[in-house]
Amino acid sequence: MPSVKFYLLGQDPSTGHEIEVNSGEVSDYDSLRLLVAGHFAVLEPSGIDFSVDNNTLTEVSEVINSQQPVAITIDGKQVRDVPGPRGFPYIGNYYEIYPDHLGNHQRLFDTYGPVFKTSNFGSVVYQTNDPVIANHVFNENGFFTKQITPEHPLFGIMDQEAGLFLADTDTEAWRLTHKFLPPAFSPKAVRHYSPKMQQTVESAYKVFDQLDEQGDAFNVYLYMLKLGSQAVGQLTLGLDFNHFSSIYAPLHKMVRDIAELLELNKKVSTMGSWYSYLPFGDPAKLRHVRNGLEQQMEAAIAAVTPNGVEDLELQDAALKASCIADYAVRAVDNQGEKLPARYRNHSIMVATAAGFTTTSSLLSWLLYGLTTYEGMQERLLQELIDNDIDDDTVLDADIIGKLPFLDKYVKEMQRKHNPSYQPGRTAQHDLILPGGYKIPKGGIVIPALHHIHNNPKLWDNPARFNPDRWDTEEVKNRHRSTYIPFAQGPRGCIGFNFALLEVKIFLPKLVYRYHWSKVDEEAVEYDPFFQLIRPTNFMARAERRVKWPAKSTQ
Ligand code: HEM
Repeated sequence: MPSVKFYLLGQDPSTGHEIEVNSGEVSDYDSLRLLVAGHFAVLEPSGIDFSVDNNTLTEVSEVINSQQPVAITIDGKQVRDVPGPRGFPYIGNYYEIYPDHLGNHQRLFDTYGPVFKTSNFGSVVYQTNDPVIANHVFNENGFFTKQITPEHPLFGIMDQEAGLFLADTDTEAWRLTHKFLPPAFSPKAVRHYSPKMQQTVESAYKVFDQLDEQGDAFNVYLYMLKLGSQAVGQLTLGLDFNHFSSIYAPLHKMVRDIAELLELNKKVSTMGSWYSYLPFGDPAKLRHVRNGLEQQMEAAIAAVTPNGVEDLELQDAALKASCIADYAVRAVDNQGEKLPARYRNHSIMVATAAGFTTTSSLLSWLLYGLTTYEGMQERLLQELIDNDIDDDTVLDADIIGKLPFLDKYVKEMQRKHNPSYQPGRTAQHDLILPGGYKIPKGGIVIPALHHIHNNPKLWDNPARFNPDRWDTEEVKNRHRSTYIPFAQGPRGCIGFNFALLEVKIFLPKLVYRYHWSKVDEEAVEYDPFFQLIRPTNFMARAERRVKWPAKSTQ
């Protein structure tokens, strides 16, 4: 069998591989690419070309008969290290990135192209705004996996017992939680929570009405944190956090602690992994807050009022449970097994945290959009009027499905202001990304969601907030990873059906009842030291509507 020496152009030919080329298996150029890709861990075989002395070899026979080592190029380029700013000794690129990490990462994409590398106090990560690379990174297919090493942005709050979110993929905890919890978040299961969602937003009217009567503006994020957590507390634990008993009702301790945990983790993780081991300061506080939360969660789950007593098969339990904790206590798989209690408590805590921090940020941005992007509030309201929706309408998934503008508005908001931005995955081998970038084994690659969603190569005039772009063929035929607000693949968001139903119930209710306006000229800023993108200083008024537009006449 003939064998050919291949090497990566840009690397020393002595680092190449002698590969046997079996003519039975290698019938054409593409199968040759596939064979070679396997040996060099090239993620996208279609990008491979072969050359000798700068002459491209276009036939398999030319490659097989080459007397000299054959060079491999990727997408027409030689293989190379990922570029990035040089940085300062010890602190690396910290001051080139923070506090405005979104703006500075954009600058680095503009300077270095679709993949760049940064180092913060010794923690190296690779960022990409390329959807083709993101797609590979999210696939748990042997090249990348979620593995929370010291360099991973979630290292400070890693929790292997949680299985979900804060844990590695290759664990028993992940396999079991991923078998048990997703059925409770299926579209059908989530629909049975829509009456509770509506009750939750209606329970907030009293407070917004009073603020209006007093003529008061308020910090929108603070109230959306109350609203979002009230909804998720009901979903996961059946708990009433009592956030709308009055204007001044405090945040429930669990909510405060979770918010603090995320803030501390962002602070700790931006300083590099060494910092997280310190026995004092923020790292010690982080451990303390986390232990307290575990205890609160155990008590809350023990106190759940079950909706019946019998054990149920997963799908059935998902439809009958009063909340996720009730579900997780009673659901049995087809071998009669349940989710072990140690994984159950931790995973429910994580789902609670993941659920409300994200939705409260998104709700805030959705309200921000009403006051900032011209015509949006009017178009949303008109769509409600035209569909005979008013204060008394009981909203459910069917009614919401008939509101295309609402859908486009939410999509456009998640494109431009998505709360999540840095899901990281870990390379399992030394590998070559499309474009010829070398990633070492253990390298953390972050598909930068904000920068993919705002990449001018993928989106026409991305800075423009334009819900109508979702009707264009260009957007409809986009690459599947061009829009990934919930990440994708086996470690993507399990709560997205719940999140979308919730915001699509809350927003119409809040728009029908109130007119929203921003009260000052101050530019709204995001909080750079939080795990999610949330507006910190958006002050608004919600004024009770006294008249509504007439139905459109078409
Ligand atoms: C606007 C709302 C939301 C956004 C933008 C969002 C986004 C995301 C993203 C990007 C991930 C991947 C994280 C990573 O790879 O590091 C994720 C995972 C996850 N999300 Fe969401 N999420 C939202 C709402 C929710 C809700 C409402 C819940 C549950 C109540 C939830 C539960 C989870 C869980 C448990 C995971 C981890 C899945 C796993 O590890 O396999 N999310 N979410």
